Amino acid sequence: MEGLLDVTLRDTLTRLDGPAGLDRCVSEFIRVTGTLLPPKAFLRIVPELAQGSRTPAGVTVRPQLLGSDPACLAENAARLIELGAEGIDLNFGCPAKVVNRHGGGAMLLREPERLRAIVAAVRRAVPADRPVSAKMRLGYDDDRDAEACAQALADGGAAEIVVHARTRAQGYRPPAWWQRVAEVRAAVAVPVVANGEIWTVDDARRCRAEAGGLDLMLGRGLVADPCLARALRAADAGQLAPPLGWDALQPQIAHFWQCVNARIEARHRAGRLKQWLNYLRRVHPAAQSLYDAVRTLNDPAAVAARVLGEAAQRRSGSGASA
Ligand SMILES: Cc1cc2nc3c(=O)[nH]c(=O)nc-3n(C[C@H](O)[C@H](O)[C@H](O)COP(=O)(O)O)c2cc1C
Repeated sequence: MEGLLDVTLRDTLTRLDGPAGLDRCVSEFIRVTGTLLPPKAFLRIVPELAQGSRTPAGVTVRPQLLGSDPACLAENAARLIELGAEGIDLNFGCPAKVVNRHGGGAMLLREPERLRAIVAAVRRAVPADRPVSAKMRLGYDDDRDAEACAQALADGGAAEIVVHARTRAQGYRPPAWWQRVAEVRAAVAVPVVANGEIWTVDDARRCRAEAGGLDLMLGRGLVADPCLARALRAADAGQLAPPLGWDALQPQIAHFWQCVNARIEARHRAGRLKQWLNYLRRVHPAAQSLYDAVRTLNDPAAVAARVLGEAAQRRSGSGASA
């Protein structure tokens, strides 16, 4: 997720359960506009390419390309494969104005024929044993052509289609229209993964019932509740995963802060932590006080003192558990 779930948070979130928790991550989009990107541009966004395309905990990371020119996307996909990508994901869901103005992301849902051409070109450029997958929304202004878009992606050679169950016009506003995913699923022969508004085990249960399939992609829900995948796995096995309290999350937060310090420019570090805490406080009331404590801080050293202080306090058992 561009600007949110990057290498630092991928590393942190996948550390909880490794491949037993999450099957795969998709990178934030890599925008391609008319040039063949140098290896360092790919490695900056997906450093995992240099480590067998896996996070340190062993979860596969598939790079995602965004663009509108079939030949250029194909050329960049081929380079990603040379760099070690295990597959290629294509973004047809981004709602950002700057992206859509240049004909990329969700804008392409207005042109199913181009969707087909893009996937086909990328499919041809990538060895047969490396999957090409696609992510779409239900449409641009409305969801009339959702099935036609999915069919175009499947005809082009997509091995799997993730459907974010909203149109571009619906942005990120609840609800997500999971039952439309079932209709899209019925229109294609390839696996379809449901995505959108899965924040809890109960959401996942309802999504699966409405979307008519088991496979789910988690977005903001996993950022807010790093334990969500574990809880889903447990529920699938008929068990109840004990919720991970705020104290137990402290090593993850400390690890995230360490990754942020290693990879992110000093002036953006505090913002990255605040951004994650802003999600965590939806699920963990105790995250609110740490969020409040760092909200006005921008100096990484001052933030570090609060984060590490919180972890130490929790370790010594003097903080209230959430
Ligand atoms: C900040 C942000 C950045 C995102 N970046 C991407 C992206 O780079 N590629 C992508 O396919 N989807 C991206 N998305 C969409 C999410 O992957 C997901 O489809 C959407 O948030 C709905 O799922 P959720 O309700 O589980 O979050 C982004 C969403 C957000 C909120």
